[in-house]
Amino acid sequence: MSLLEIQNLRARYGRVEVLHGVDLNVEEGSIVALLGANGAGKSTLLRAICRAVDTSGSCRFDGVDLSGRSTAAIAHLGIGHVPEGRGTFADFTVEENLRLGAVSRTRARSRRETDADLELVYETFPVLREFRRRQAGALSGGQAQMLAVARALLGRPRLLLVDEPSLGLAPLTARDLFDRFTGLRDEWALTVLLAEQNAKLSLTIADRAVLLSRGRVVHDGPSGDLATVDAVHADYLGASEFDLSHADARTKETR
Ligand SMILES: Nc1ncnc2c1ncn2[C@@H]1O[C@H](COP(=O)(O)OP(=O)(O)OP(=O)(O)O)[C@@H](O)[C@H]1O
Repeated sequence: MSLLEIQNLRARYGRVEVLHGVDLNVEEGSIVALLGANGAGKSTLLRAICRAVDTSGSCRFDGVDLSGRSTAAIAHLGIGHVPEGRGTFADFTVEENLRLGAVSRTRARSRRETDADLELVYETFPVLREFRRRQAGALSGGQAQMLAVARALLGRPRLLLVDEPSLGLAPLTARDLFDRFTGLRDEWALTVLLAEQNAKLSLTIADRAVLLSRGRVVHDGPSGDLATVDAVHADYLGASEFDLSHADARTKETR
């Protein structure tokens, strides 16, 4: 049984359906990259899993049906969501933001356990310890993204949904952040579903890649497959986001 099992998932904003029957399984302990161009439906899929958008279809987490559950209840089941734009509180300090993350933890923990998790987070992201009394709004883009991920970790999720973590980050900062995900997966016993436009970066850490286009899954397989897959995927992703030099060459030959 997969940790997350999605079947025929549909999502809409008002009358407009933007996910048209998505099927997706996420195995426990894996990092899955959810790729696609602007507007493909990546953020909506993460919101649909959390029931933060009008949704139909089947979504099971560790065998538990998520339909009819509130977003807060889903967080308590062990699904952490790091939304695009980060969702931290700019006027609160770094440590206040982190402690707020513990509110959604999967089971009640003592203050001592929260303090131990906080210590673990500070070991993973030393810069957050350094700036723990600084307002979150004063952090740099990379530091703010680390805070958003760290805050979700305080909820002790089993599944972490991360939306576009590279957005607005300098290439080296994004690389540094992505390099941490593998360690996080192992140290925090996490499963990660990572929605990203930056396919190249995502594929360096993902076990599997799922490609969305206009609300539909158009590819699902080991991440290594996408390095050699048909040139059409470069079109789905946008050439600048996905440097498929071989595929590009093939496309040019056939034009
Ligand atoms: N709050 C909203 N109200 C109405 N339509 C929305 C809303 N959010 C997203 N959409 C539409 O839903 C579709 C999917 O958007 P979504 O944000 O899920 O795509 P995405 O793949 O995450 O794109 P991006 O990488 O640009 O964030 C788009 O057509 C978008 O315009």
